[in-house]
Amino acid sequence: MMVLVLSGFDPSGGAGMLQDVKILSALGIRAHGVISALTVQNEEKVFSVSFRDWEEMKREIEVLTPPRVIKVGLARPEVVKNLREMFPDSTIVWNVVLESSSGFRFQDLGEVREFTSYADYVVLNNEEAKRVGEHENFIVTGGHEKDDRIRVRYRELVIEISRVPGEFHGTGCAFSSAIAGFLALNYPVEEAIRAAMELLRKILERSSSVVETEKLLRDWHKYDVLNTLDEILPEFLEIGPLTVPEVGQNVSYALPWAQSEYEVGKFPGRIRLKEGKAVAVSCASFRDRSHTARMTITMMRFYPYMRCTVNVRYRKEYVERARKKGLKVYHYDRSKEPEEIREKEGQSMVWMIERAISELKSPPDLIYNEGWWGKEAMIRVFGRNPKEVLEKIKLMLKE
Ligand SMILES: Cc1ncc(COP(=O)(O)OP(=O)(O)O)c(N)n1
Ligand SMILES: Cc1nc(C(=O)O)sc1CCOP(=O)(O)O
Repeated sequence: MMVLVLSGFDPSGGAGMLQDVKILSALGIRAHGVISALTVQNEEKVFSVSFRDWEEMKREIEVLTPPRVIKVGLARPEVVKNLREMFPDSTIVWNVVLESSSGFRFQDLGEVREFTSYADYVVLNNEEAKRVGEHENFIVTGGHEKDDRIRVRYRELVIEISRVPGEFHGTGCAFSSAIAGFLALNYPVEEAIRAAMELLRKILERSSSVVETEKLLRDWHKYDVLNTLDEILPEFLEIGPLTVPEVGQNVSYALPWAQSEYEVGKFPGRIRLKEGKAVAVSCASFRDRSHTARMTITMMRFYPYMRCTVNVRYRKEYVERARKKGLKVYHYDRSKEPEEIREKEGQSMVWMIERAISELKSPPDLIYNEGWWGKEAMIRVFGRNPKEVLEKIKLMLKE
């Protein structure tokens, strides 16, 4: 699936081509991109614009696959007419950008008015629509009104959704690319508008002053973490009778940017032994705090790629085999734990990891301790991901 995009280059990534590509990627659509203008701007202000020459752009377009859907952003208005002559049957969505949200004047009103009929859909805000003069192919957004509803209208259709508070650089650009994307997915235009509004809401809920589509894209990792844990669970259950300790076992696998226990996937309720069989109380989830999650985010403070921790019951022979097979083992002496650490809930795990790293000067494969005042002896195994940790555990189990 592809959409041809002709839009300006906004080095801040909030609008223009960089934003168009992110939006279309969020829909799994490849963008063929031809830059139509270069700008000097940042998230707050536009300083200058220089439009590219059509003949140059045409040479780039001619060698590409003819597009079914075209999105036009910041470009000389006659570009829309030129595209119509090149692709009479393509659907053209034109995001008119008269002025930037910071007030920089991009395009001449009269020129825009002359070329709107060459596009199938023209996306612009209320103020722009009034100045250009209404046309039946206009998709008019609610502009920068202060009320708490966003209103989009197209012919007789009016769709209203609650507004995400704030002004976001790149909203119009992102919205029009989303419409183009849904049209490429064969949505009728009314449904494409509705879906684009919902997608923008989801993105703006994750954004601050710029449309941060990258935050929506990175959320794919949440699916990947939970899917990875659920997929590998049967292998941990299979060896569970040899590895699950009294307190239960957990497999914690963190998101790449995790700094909180709630950004670490785990099995709430843990893996437990029931009549000699290992069972998981629940599916993988980000909810709940967790010892293994806390160990993981502590380890990631020093080695961000070490995203997985599993606790295993202590057996002397497990530790000996680990050492013999070349794993890096750290013995945690709980008796050396300072009183103030012992007294603070959840701090032991942190202190233990910090000690291990400061002594080993590299990530440990295992940290273990024998039993201590009501604390079960324990082995913790660390790695990049659950598969790697499972392999280390299997090394310990094997004679
Ligand atoms: C290259 C480029 N294209 C479009 C814009 C307009 O962005 P913005 O000013 O944030 O307006 P909306 O996209 O929110 O309508 C730009 N600044 N640069
Ligand atoms: C209770 C407990 N202590 C551990 C230690 O390593 O000392 S591991 C553990 C059980 C697993 O913990 P969770 O489900 O909270 O991650």
